[in-house]
Amino acid sequence: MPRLAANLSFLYQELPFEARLAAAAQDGFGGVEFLSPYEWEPGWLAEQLRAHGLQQVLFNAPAGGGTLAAVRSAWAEGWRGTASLPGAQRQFEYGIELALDYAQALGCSRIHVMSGAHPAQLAHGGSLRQQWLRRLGWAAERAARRHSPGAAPIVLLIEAINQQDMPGYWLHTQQQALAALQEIGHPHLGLQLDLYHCQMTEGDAQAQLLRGLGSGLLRHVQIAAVPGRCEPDAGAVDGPALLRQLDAAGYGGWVGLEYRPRSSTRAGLGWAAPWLRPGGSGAAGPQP
Ligand SMILES: O=C(O)C(=O)[C@@H](O)CO
Ligand SMILES: [Mg+2]
Repeated sequence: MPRLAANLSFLYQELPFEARLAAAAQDGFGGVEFLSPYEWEPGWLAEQLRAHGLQQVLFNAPAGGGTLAAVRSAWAEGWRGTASLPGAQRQFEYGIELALDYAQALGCSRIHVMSGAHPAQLAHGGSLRQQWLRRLGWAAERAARRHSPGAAPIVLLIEAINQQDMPGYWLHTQQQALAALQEIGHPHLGLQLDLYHCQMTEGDAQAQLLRGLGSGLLRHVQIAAVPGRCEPDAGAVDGPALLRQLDAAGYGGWVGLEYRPRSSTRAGLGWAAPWLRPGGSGAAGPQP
């Protein structure tokens, strides 16, 4: 049965950050994900997660930067990852090591590594692809070296993002993602399938989900409606049907709710009720 994670960069925006963790636990989520943990000290975050019985299931490697201060301002400055950006080797390496530090401190085994956005004229360069693959391979090796006995292996994930929402974003199709993962062939790399982006770019999220499951590379799923990126209870992305499909396929991993609620987060959770813990209060215990 898939497990639902609240994406705190999208859900509970009506609350300050600390209160989002409490609300997610109360609403029956066992896990949370969010874009950037780097605004907070890892020890403080780990304590908050523990206090609310929540598992950190995913966060992003820095969108840009090269120092902690630069990492913290990178998203607002327009950075969208560095993995394929020319001239960003230093920022990429710094970001991966920082993300691995946070993953170890938070007991989190999935990190989304964004590829970067390019001006249109660069978007199809073969040398960019080679650079992207080389950097992903290097990062996977760094993740492998951080393995500690008893902890789940840290896996670096790549996700196709639609270019309407993120113009020039390098990785925008499932085909690109799967081909890269198969070519590098590293156990510390995997697929993050965001059914919203997938439906926006390629259509037929259900078929793409089957393809992702069949690839053996699927490590995380995210979901939102098309159109609107709100609760997937109407429109082309049928949330309950897709969760049932994951269940039927034996997927026991996490599905991040990465959408903007139409009104309050809690009022919009009805569609997900069968997959949330009745009565809430957080996860039963850590799971990989
Ligand atoms: O936007 C998404 O979709 C994500 O998963 C983020 O990690 C990046 O914006
Ligand atoms: Mg996503």
